[in-house]
Amino acid sequence: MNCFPCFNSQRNRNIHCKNETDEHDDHEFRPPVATTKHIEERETEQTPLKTFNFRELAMATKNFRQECLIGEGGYGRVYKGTLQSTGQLVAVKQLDKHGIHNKEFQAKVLSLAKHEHPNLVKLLGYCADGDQRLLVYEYFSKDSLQDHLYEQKPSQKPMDWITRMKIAFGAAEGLDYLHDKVNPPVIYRDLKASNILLDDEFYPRLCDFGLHILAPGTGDSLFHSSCVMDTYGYSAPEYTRGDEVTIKSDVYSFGVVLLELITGRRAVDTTKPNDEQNLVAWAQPIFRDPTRYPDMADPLLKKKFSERGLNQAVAITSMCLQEEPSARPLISDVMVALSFLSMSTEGVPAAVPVASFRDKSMSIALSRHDSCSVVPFSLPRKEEDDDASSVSSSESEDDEEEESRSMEKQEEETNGNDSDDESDSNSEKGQEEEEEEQDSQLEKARSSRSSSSDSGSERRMSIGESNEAAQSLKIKYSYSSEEEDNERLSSCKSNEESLLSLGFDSERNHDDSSKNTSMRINSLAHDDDDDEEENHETRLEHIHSSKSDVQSVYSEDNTCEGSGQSSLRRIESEEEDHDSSDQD
Ligand SMILES: Nc1ncnc2c1ncn2[C@@H]1O[C@H](COP(=O)(O)OP(=O)(O)OP(=O)(O)O)[C@@H](O)[C@H]1O
Repeated sequence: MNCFPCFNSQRNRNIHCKNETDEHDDHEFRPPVATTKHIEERETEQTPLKTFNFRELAMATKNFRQECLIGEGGYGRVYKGTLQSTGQLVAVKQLDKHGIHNKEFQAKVLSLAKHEHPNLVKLLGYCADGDQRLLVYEYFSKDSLQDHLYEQKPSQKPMDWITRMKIAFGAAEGLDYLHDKVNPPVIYRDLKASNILLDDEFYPRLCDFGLHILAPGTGDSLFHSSCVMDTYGYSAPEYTRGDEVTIKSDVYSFGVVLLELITGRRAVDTTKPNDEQNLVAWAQPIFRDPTRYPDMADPLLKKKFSERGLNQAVAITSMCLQEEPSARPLISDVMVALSFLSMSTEGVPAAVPVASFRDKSMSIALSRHDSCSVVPFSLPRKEEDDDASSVSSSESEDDEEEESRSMEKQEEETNGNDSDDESDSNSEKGQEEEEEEQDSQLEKARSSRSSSSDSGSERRMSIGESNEAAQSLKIKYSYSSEEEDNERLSSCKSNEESLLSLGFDSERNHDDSSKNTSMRINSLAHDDDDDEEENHETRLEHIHSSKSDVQSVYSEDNTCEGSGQSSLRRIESEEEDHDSSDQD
C-alpha cells in the first residue's frame, strides 16, 4: 500500500543499473553547490546525520539484491546493508519515487532526525541523489512485535506477561517523547505491532514515525487518506472518517497494540469468524464485563499473570480505545500506569500512586477496576480535600468526566487562592520538592527498562532493584514518620472518598462478580522477610471484598513489631448495599 498517492512506484525498474552517475543525472533536483555545502555544514553542526551517496548504499546492500530485502511497507522497500566504511549493519529504506524536491526532502529528513529517544529507531542518514530518496536506520536483527506475537519461530518461547507490559511501557515512552517532549508535538499516525522493533532483550523501538511528512508539499499538515488501509485495524475512528487527527489518535492505535499484547490476537484477522475479525469490535463488549477479562487473555500466557495486572491493563486499553478522542488518556498517564504494571512483585504488579497521573480519569479508571492497586500516597492540601468533598456531594455523579474536569478546575482555583498564604506556599514548595523527588524515583524505575542489548547492562536494574525503586518511592511519600502517618491517614481517607464520590462506587464497580474474592496485598514491600527493610517498612494491607465494598476504614495497626514502625491497615468492610444507598 502506497502512502504517497502521487508517487510513481517504479518497483520493476532495474535499480542495478543505477550507479554513481545518477548523482549528476538530474540537475533539476540538485541545489546549487553552495547551498548543498551550507546544508551539509548545518547538518554537521546540528546533528550527526550522515549524507550517503547512492553508490555507498548500493554497495552496502549488494546492489539492493533480493537476498538483502527485509520487507516492503507503505513507504518503500527495506534492505539490510553493511556500510563498507565502518562495517556497521544498517536498514536502508528506499522510498518509492515521489518527486519530492531534493531540498524539501533534506529539510524534512533533518527535522525527523532531531527526534532522538531510546525507544525510537535512530535515523543515521539519508541519500538524495538524483531522484533516489533513501533513509538509513540502525538495524535490528530481531523481529518486530508482530513477528513475536503471531509469527513465532518454533525455537521461540511465547512472551510472558511482564515482558508484554515492558514492551507496552517502552512503546508508550517513545510515544510520550513524540507527544510531550517534542515541540511542536509529532503525531506518529502509523503505530502498529509491525512498527515496534524488538531487540534481544525485547526492548521496543518505534520505527517509521513522521514519514508522512516526506510526501511532497505536505509540511506538517495532515496527510493520511491513502495510509488508512495500511493501518487498518489500528486507526482511530476520527482518522478513518477523515476528521482531524491528533495525538489522541495515536493513543487509540496504542490501545490496539496493547490489546494485541493482552489477547495475542491480530488487530484484524480475516481467518476468524466475522464477529471476531476486528479486534476492537470483538473486545468492546468484553470491556463491559470484567468477569470475562481472564478469557480474553492470550491462551499462550497459560494464565500466568495476576488478575489485578490483567484488570488494570484491560482498563487502560479500554480507555485508550474510547470513541471520543478527548475521553482517551494522555499517553504520559498511560506510560506511568504501565511503568507500575511492568514492575512485578512476585507476579503482582506494583501499586499505582494516584498522584502520578496528570489526568484524574486514569486513576479513577484504575481504581474502579481494582481499588486496592491505587495508592493515594500524595498528600493533598486541606483545601483540595474540601474541594473534593464538595465535589463528592455533587448530584451529578454519573458524569465522571465532568466531575474530573470540575475537580481539576477547583484545584486550579485553590492553587490560585493559595498564592498569598505563606505557609501554604511553603507547603507547595515542599510538595514541589516531593514531586521532583517522585520524578527522579520514577525515572529510576523507568531506567530499569530503558536499556538495549548494547547499552542495557549499564542502565538496566534487576526486577528486584526496580521494585525497590518503586517501593522506596511509595514508602517515601506514603509514610515517613508516625506523625505524618496520622496526617496522611486523613488525607488517604479523603482521597479515597473523593475517588469513591467520583464514581467508583459499587454501582459502577466493574469488580462486580458474584464471587467474593478476598485479596490481601502488601503494596509497599515484598513479603520476603527482608529484615533490613523492616524498620522502615510500613504496610498497607488491603482486604478487598468485592461488590459492595463501599466503605474504607483505615486504622493504625499497632501489632507490628519494631520501634517506630507503624502499619496502616486498610480494611474495606462490607456495608449495606451501596447501590440502594445511592438511589436513596
Ligand atoms: N531498522 C530496521 N531494522 C530491521 N528491520 C527493519 C527496520 N525497519 C524496518 N524493518 C523491517 O522491514 C520491513 C518493512 O518495514 P516497513 O516499516 O517499511 O513496513 P511495514 O511496517 O510492514 O509497513 P508500514 O510501512 O506501513 O509501516 C518490516 O518487516 C520491518 O520489521
